[in-house]
Amino acid sequence: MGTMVDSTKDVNGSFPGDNKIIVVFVLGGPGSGKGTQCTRIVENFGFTHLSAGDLLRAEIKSGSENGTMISNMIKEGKIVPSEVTINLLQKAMLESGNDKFLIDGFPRNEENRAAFENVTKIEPEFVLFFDCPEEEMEQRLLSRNQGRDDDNIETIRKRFRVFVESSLPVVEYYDMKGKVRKVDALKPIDEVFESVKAIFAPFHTKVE
Ligand SMILES: Nc1ncnc2c1ncn2[C@@H]1O[C@H](COP(=O)(O)OP(=O)(O)O)[C@@H](O)[C@H]1O
Ligand SMILES: Nc1ccn([C@@H]2O[C@H](COP(=O)(O)OP(=O)(O)O)[C@@H](O)[C@H]2O)c(=O)n1
Ligand SMILES: [Mg+2]
Repeated sequence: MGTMVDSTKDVNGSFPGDNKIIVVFVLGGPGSGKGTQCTRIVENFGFTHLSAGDLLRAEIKSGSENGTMISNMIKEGKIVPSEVTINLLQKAMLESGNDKFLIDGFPRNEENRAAFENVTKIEPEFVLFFDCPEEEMEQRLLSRNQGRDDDNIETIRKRFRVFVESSLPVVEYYDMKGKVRKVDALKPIDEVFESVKAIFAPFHTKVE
């Protein structure tokens, strides 16, 4: 396991209260368009995009001692233990030097959510939720062509099941707190981004 970040400090290395870290959780089913929209948000609103899935895949490639375990879990559509994913997220947050983050594909279950809150003491500003029918997500994943081990029909079905059983309850938890901003993700990419832009308008800091 990698070294833990000093827990007396914020993830950005400063002591709590120094400056505020803004975190937006980006959630939605597999293939709902989280990564695609995050790229657009980064270009327009100055956030750093951290995809939990991308960080886990990079960890496998790096030859880490956890690589085989992570790889097996991704192939089965299962959720990797929070400790591993949170360590990767914290490291990436520190290294970015930024204070505004889109955390994409996390938290994916109750364990992810509670552990992140306990370890970082960060509450998300809001949760951006991409709402998309399963049939559409399935079509998108089958034509994604990124050479991913988990974009095959068998694993896709398992991921949909995990999404409904473990991830949607997290969205409901934040909905109860009035923190969910739901977007219709069935529309074309540009139209989805119009809805996203309206939600991020208060964060517009980049001068064109
Ligand atoms: N609104 C959309 N309409 C049609 N295809 C989309 C849309 N958004 C994303 N895609 C495509 O669907 C696939 C999955 O998108 P991605 O952003 O990787 O989703 P996620 O990160 O939620 O799994 C990609 O091939 C992407 O180009
Ligand atoms: N918080 C997370 C995020 C992803 N993952 C793993 O990584 C896989 C791919 O996640 P991803 O976010 O890249 O997938 P998409 O929703 O983008 O298709 C998941 O199916 C899980 O196996 C995880 O274990 N924990
Ligand atoms: Mg993604």
